[in-house]
Amino acid sequence: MSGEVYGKVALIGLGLIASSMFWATRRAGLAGHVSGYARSEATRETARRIGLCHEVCESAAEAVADADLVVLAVPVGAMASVAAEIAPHLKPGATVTDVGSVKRRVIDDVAPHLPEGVHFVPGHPLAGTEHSGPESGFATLFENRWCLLVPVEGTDADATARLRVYWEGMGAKVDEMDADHHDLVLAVTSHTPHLIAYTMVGVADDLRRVTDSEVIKYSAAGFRDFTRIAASDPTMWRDVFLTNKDATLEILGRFTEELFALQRAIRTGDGEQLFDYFTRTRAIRRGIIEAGQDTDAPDFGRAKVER
Ligand SMILES: NC(=O)c1ccc[n+]([C@@H]2O[C@H](COP(=O)([O-])OP(=O)(O)OC[C@H]3O[C@@H](n4cnc5c(N)ncnc54)[C@H](O)[C@@H]3O)[C@@H](O)[C@H]2O)c1
Ligand SMILES: O=C(O)C(=O)C[C@]1(C(=O)O)C=C[C@@H](O)C=C1
Repeated sequence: MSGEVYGKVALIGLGLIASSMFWATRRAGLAGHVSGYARSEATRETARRIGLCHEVCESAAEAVADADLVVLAVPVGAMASVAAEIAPHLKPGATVTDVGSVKRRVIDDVAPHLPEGVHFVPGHPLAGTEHSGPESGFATLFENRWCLLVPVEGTDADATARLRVYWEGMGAKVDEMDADHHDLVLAVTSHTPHLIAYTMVGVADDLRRVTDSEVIKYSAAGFRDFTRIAASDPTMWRDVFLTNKDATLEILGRFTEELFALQRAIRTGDGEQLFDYFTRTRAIRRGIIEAGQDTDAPDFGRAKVER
C-alpha cells in the first residue's frame, strides 16, 4: 500500500526484473501509467497477452516519451546502446535508473549519453531467481530485499530520494553505496558464487558421462541448489563477468588459494585444519541468521541457534 510516486514509468527490457517491477508498481499504485518496450517482437507480444504494462510500445523512444522515470532493465552489455537510443527522447527533468548487476561499467556506459537536465540514479535490486523473460516476474520479488542506489557525483538528491520512495513502495529496503565498492561486494556475494555453481554443474555433467545418470539420480540438496543457480540466464551472466572483470578475478584468486589450501589439507590428512576451517564458516552462517539477515532461512535454522 502506497501512493503514486511517478506519473509515468517506462520499463526498457521486459524480463524478470522489469515484469516484477510492473506487478509491484501496479499492486501499490506507485505510478499513473507504465509503458514498456523489449527488443524482440515475441517478448512484446507475450507482454501484451499477459497484461504486462499499461502499454507495450514498438520502440524505446515511444516508451520513454513523457516518462518521469525510465528504468533500464536489459543485460548490462546492452545498457550503452539503449541509453544512446533513448537519450534524444527523454523528458527534461526525468530520472533514468537501471537495475544492472554491475555498477561501474553501467555508469561509464550510460552517463555520457544522457542530456543535461536528466537525472541519472543507478540502482541494483538484490533480488532475483534463475528464471528470465516477461512471464517470470511476480509482485513480491523485492519484498524485504535490499535495493542499492549508487548515486554518482552531482546526482540530484531529490531524484535519489524519490527513487528510494519508489523502491520502498515495492517492498525493498534501500541503501546507498559507491559503485566500486558495490562491484567488489557483489563479486563476493553473487558473481563468484554463480561462477562456482556454473563450474560445479559443468564438472558433474562431465562426470555424468562416466557414471551414466548417477550424478543426477542421487543428487543431494546442496548440488540441486547449484543446479538452480547454474540455470540462470546465460546472456545476463556473460555480461556480468565481462563487465565486473577485475573484482571477480580478485575474489576468484582468493577463492582458488583457499581451495588449494583445503586440497592440501585433504591430501596430507590434516584433519585439524579442515575442522578449524569448517568451524569458522559455520559460525559465519550462524551469525547471519542471528542477525536476522537471512530472510529465507527456515525456522528450524533459527530455533537451532536459539536452543
Ligand atoms: N535475474 C536476476 O536475478 C537479476 C537480479 C538483479 C538485477 N538483475 C539485472 O537486471 C537486468 C535484467 O535482468 P533480467 O533478469 O530481468 O533479465 P531477462 O533476461 O529476464 O530480461 C531482459 C530483457 O531485456 C531485453 N533486452 C535485451 N537486450 C535488449 C536491448 N538491446 N533492447 C531492449 N531490450 C533488450 C530482453 O529481450 C528481455 O526482455 C540485468 O542487467 C541484470 O544484470 C538481474
Ligand atoms: O536468487 C537468485 O537466483 C539470484 O541469483 C539473485 C541474485 C543473487 O546473486 O543474489 C543474482 C543477481 C543479482 O544481480 C542479484 C541477485
